Amino acid sequence: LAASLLMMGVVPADAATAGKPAGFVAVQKTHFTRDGKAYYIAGANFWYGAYLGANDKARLVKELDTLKSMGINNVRVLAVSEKTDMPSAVRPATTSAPGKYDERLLAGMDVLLAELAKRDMTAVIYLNNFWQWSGGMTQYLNWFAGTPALDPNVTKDYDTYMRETAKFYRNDKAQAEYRNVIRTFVQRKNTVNGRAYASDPVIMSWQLANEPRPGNGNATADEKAVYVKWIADTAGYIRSLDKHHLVSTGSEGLAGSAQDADLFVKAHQARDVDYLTYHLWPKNWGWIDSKRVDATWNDALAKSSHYLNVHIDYAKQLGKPIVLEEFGMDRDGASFDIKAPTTVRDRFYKEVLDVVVGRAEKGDPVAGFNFWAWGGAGRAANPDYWWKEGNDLMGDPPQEEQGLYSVFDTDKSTMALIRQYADRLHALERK
Ligand SMILES: O=C1NC[C@H](CO)[C@@H](O)[C@@H]1O
Repeated sequence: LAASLLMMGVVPADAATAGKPAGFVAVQKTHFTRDGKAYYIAGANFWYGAYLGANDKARLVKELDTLKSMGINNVRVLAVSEKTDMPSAVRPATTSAPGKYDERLLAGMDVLLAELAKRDMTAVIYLNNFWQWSGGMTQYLNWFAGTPALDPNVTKDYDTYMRETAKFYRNDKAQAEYRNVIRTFVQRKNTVNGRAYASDPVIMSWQLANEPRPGNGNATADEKAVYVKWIADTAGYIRSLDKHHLVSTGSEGLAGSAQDADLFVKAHQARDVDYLTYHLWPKNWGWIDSKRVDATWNDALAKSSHYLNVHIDYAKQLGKPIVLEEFGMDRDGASFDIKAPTTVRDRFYKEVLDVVVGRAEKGDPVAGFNFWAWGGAGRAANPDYWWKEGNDLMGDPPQEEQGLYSVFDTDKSTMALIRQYADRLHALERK
């Protein structure tokens, strides 16, 4: 009966949503609700949204209008960047040194949130980054442990990078500064519309970090235990400052949990983690060869389908919703050129969204998706497709070629596809 009620968008209220201020996204057992109605995420990754808020409001307005026209109701954005020597990080950074935050860039988030409010859109805001493209945890360790911030784009040694970066979780001084940043955001007052962030329903979820991992693929039991404790403690800290907004981890799922299902489940059992997240990257994970699609497609799709379904089953097991908050595929022939076709990408998006939206329609604990990533009007500036300070920002952060995964405003077939699936999810919400 509950599932059929839900299908009609009728969500019986219960303690979980009682006392939620108007407009806030709540978790009702295995689904999101908003003002008593079922709520689904048809979202975009838009990591640079606050940067546009600070530096290019005209483009921000245009991008949000285009996304809205595609049925997008949620954006996943980076909160802060840390100044670093690592070459493949975004510049300028919000944080120039511990405790030194650029108010002009912080105000970019104010502009973004105010514009989202006008369009009835919500935001997932991640407060740190396991990867180097915004400085992130590695830069915190450079500040507080004095260890070198080694850009894996330069060293090509991701295993060492991941093992060293995970030391962030056990560095007390780094954690203290990270909590300063959390407090700076959670207790901020929007300078554009005067709203206190903690009372702003546009914020759907505070997210601990982008893709936090326990270490590398050989993470030890001790590293895993430190990771699980960091998630629980940090989620609890955010909840102590802000009892109404949702909290999420930013996890990729098994790929970001050393392929350890128990670790992924344990990390998301934490009382103050409200929903599960996972990401799907067949090219990054070596499942598909973009230059040999015919030979590798079937295996990549089988692995992707399994990955999609097994994580929805973990959500069922935990009794919490799950969001596929990143997935992507490059352009045909692994081209970065905006003129290259996107037939493989479109085929992949369709396969992924058929699973995700299909299971949402069956009443499974699927709360929605965010594709990676909206490039919109951004354009690559250099013949080698690498980003340089002052160039357009787009869906691909500086550590990747500008055009790798970005969906541009000229990619009409992909935009139409996203719209179709967004409409199917919104149909599940009772108007
Ligand atoms: O969070 C992320 N996940 C995958 C993206 C594409 O490789 C990457 O740019 C980003 O660091």
